Amino acid sequence: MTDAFSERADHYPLVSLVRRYGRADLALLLVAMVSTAVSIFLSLADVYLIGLGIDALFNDQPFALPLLPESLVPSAPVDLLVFVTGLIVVTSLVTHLLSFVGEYCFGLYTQRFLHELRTDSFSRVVRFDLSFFDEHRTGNVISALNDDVNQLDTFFNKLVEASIWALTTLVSAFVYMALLNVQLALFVLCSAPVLAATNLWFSRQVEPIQDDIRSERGGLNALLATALGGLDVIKANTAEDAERGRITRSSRDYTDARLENRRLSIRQAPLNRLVVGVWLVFVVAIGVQWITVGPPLFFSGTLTAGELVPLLFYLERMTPPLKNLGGLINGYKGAKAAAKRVGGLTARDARTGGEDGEHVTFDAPCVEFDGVSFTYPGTDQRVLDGVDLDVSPGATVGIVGATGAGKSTLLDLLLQYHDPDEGRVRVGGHNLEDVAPRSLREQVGYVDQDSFLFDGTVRENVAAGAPRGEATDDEVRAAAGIAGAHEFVTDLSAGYDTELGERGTSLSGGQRQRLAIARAVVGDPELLVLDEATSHVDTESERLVQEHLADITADRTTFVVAHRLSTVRHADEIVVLDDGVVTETGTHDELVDAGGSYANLWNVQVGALEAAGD
Ligand SMILES: Nc1ncnc2c1ncn2[C@@H]1O[C@H](COP(=O)(O)OP(=O)(O)OP(=O)(O)O)[C@@H](O)[C@H]1O
Repeated sequence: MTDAFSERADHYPLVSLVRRYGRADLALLLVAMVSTAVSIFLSLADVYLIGLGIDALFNDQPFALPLLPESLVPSAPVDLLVFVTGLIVVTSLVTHLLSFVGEYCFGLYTQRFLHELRTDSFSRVVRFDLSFFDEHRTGNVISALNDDVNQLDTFFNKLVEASIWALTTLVSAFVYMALLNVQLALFVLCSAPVLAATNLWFSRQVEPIQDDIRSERGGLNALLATALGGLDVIKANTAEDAERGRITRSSRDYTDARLENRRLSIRQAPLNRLVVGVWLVFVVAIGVQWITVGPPLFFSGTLTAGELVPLLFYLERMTPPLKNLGGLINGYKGAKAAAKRVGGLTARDARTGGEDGEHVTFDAPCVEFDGVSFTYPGTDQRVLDGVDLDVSPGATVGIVGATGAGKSTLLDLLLQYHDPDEGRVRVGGHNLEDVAPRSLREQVGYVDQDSFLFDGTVRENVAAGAPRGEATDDEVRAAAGIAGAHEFVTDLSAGYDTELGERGTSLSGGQRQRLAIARAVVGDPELLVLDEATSHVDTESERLVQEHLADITADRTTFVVAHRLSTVRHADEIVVLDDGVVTETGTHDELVDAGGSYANLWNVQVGALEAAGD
């Protein structure tokens, strides 16, 4: 098991995600960025305007603004005051308007981008080969699809805007300072290399920690999902303390990673503040000396109070963005780690379960296993070893064998969940390696061992087995009738509209199994695969299902895996698997007469039934 998806991500995961999911709305993002930047630039104009006004009124300086024709500037002091006030009001109104536009466009862009990302990543993940889930914990995948996508939500909704605010404030403050006094502005710029070096150091330190945080969080979520999914088993085994211990350890690892990140941030923040503080003291000292005594070393020309005061104000305005720089870098690295996981996950090849390959149509197909061997990835035990099977069109074949013999794995290869390591599986004469898995599965009815049900109504659960999940009410009822489910469904509070809740936990094991059978047959499949489909129903219900199944299996090829041999007694052929090897094949009567392991097992089960009857 591994918790990393990020090994497939590229170097610029955020850019890649934007390119993939946010390209169509890039104009919106651009409008958002430009509006925000201009609104921040204008929001800083008031002090500059006041400074110009003071110098024009009291120091006989001209009131000159870039792009403003001189003829528009009034010369009378009162008119100039009204003019400056008017300018401040107008810039303030434009600032608010642009800020509104920016926020709205950011929100719209983010929600569209995330919607695309969520739906596409889910549709990719459901097409993954099942072996992916053997190697990765489901809870960790959920964490990537949920937590990591939410992290990106925060990034686009808050962090991008905050970064533009920080960058624009710094650049705007510098521009206003340069307009006031170029020499002092350049002196302030000399602090940039020191700030860049400290922040670069921080950025390098924080990246691996953010990767750890996301991976630890995924691991913790995986444990929580497993524990909550098996709560009944935990309680029955009084394993609460053991589970709590596992979750406590995982939570501690997550906490440690977060604390390490916090420690680093706390150490980094004062560095920026110190650099800004030192420069502020220098600028005040130089400015005061310049105004009172004359220009100090390296400086020349004049400096007025109307220039120095706004300049100090702008220097002060640089402090909050610089103070927040650490937080922004931290947030960016967090989003990058999240983008690596989501991007790595969605970059995977989703071939199996997809459309690639030949699209074929079957009609009660023959099925051949030709020297098939298989070992699960990451293990060295051969689960199937040279399996040969030849199932005639429309036949029903029973697969029996001890637990762990490889029965379900045989069905998994038939459903193209895995490809054989050696040999071939052919359905209707087509080698499955060349067939599009979707095309095969559309013609298969399948009942799994756990009778998995979706969170939805009875009707939705049954209809899910039909092509594109569409089945009429009559088809749903007919399928429920075949599976022996119609009667209990009509007794439910809302009949076929009853909500089943998560995994159908409101139903008994036998009821769930009957609904799963109804789902398998509703689409009138050509190939029926039943993995322990009647293990949870009582003997009487099993007999009823058997009677109905005898009808529907008549004109389709059927694979039935069963521990209870009575389930497969009437099959056209029974295959006995032992440790991944086919040891016996034949009809029930032939195998009983042969006196092999099937006959022994049959005698034990019949004996047990007779004993139960006595
Ligand atoms: N995803 C997997 N990864 C690794 N090994 C697996 C996996 N699934 C099954 N196995 C192993 O493959 C072997 C065969 O398992 P399989 O489920 O096919 O047996 P089975 O005959 O269906 O058993 P049962 O009757 O208990 O359902 C077992 O040893 C099992 O541990």
